[in-house]
Amino acid sequence: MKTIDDFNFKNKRALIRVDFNVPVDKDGKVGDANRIEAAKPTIEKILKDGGSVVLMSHLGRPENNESKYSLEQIVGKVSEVLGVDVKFVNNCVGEVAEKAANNLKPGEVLLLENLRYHKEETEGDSDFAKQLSKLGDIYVNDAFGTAHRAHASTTVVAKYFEDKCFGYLLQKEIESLNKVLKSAEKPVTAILGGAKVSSKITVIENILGKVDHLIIGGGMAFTFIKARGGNVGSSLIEEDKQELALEILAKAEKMGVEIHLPIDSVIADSFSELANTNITPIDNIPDGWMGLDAGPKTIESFSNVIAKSKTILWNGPIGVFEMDAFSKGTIELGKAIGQATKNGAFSLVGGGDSVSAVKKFGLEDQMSYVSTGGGAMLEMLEGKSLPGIEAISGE
Ligand SMILES: Nc1ncnc2c1ncn2[C@@H]1O[C@H](COP(=O)(O)OP(=O)(O)OP(=O)(O)O)[C@@H](O)[C@H]1O
Ligand SMILES: O=C(O)[C@H](O)COP(=O)(O)O
Repeated sequence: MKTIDDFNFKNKRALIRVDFNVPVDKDGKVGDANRIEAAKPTIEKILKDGGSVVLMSHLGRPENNESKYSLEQIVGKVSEVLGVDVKFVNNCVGEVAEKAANNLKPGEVLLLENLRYHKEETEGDSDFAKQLSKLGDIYVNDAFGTAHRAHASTTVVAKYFEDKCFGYLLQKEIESLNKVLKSAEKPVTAILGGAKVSSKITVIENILGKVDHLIIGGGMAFTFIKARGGNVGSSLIEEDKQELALEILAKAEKMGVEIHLPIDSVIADSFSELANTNITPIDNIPDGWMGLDAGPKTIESFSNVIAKSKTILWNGPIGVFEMDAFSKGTIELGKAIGQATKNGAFSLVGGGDSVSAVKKFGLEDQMSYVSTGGGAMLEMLEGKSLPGIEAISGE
């Protein structure tokens, strides 16, 4: 299979699928540029060859083309990271996008508007993918974070290109995660938190065969607690996943996997830094209150499991770490992983917000490997082949 080094991009236009799904605050400021920095080597190689670059990405999960998901907000940050004045076009397909792409000179970079402003992207629509394919001569997929999605820009578009390859980031992630898969030392502990309950709960089921301990925290935990009959107030939960949660608990027990759920929670009476807070048992959250961080007993119990693990996989913050009042659980968990790593464990953390949290709290250097993928990393660790990888490698 051809790698990016087999291509010379001189006078060629590369259409690169990147994952610039980065945290952006309400003022449009990029909270963490890790995913942009991670794509830089690929973009630099193409520009150095004398080519031009069209970048396409999604941001968030827009439903009605909300402006808070516009990629225009990140043009300044992308320009700063690349050291190039990046151009922007307010659509990713059609005449305006084609014109902007055709006008690119060698050394120039164009960022397209959010792919998910067109529902055809997530539907994997062939006509839409064909329209995207008109924007470049060579297709490069460097979006590891989105490689588990069979979308138009990550998968379908590849069939319209003779010349296609992975970027450096995607290649590095595949190699590193394959190494972990082959040589994971036991006990293996996976920590799953965050907020994407419906898209990651099935991952939990599939990862059971690979781990000895599974810590379920953050917003992910409440569906399990409620399914077991607990009161979770207005915490994040997925009503229709409660049965699956019970099945997962039963399956784990059968397989001898120890599941660790939170014991207590820092609760708040609104989703706000200024909310009134309290600490309650995880299954006794009053109506109108929500669990937004791990409580002290939970932190202690999770830290004890981490201390005895030899391989630690982490995706999903265990509290709303963006607000100081609810960041303690994620900080302490990160510190416990850092300590275990110092003591010889291998630690792997991945995900847009997870990596942003680790960086925010200065814990990045304490992890053995930091992946740009959250869901993608988990699916790869499950042993699944990812559609974005298959579309290029044919495997
Ligand atoms: N108890 C909770 N209630 C609500 N939200 C929570 C809770 N705990 C954590 N979160 C939120 O989860 C979000 C991150 O979840 P997510 O699953 O997107 O992780 P990620 O690392 O970005 O992975 P991916 O890259 O797959 O998106 C954070 O914004 C955090 O505030
Ligand atoms: O952050 C991620 O996990 C990727 O960018 C994919 O986003 P998605 O879960 O909205 O498809």
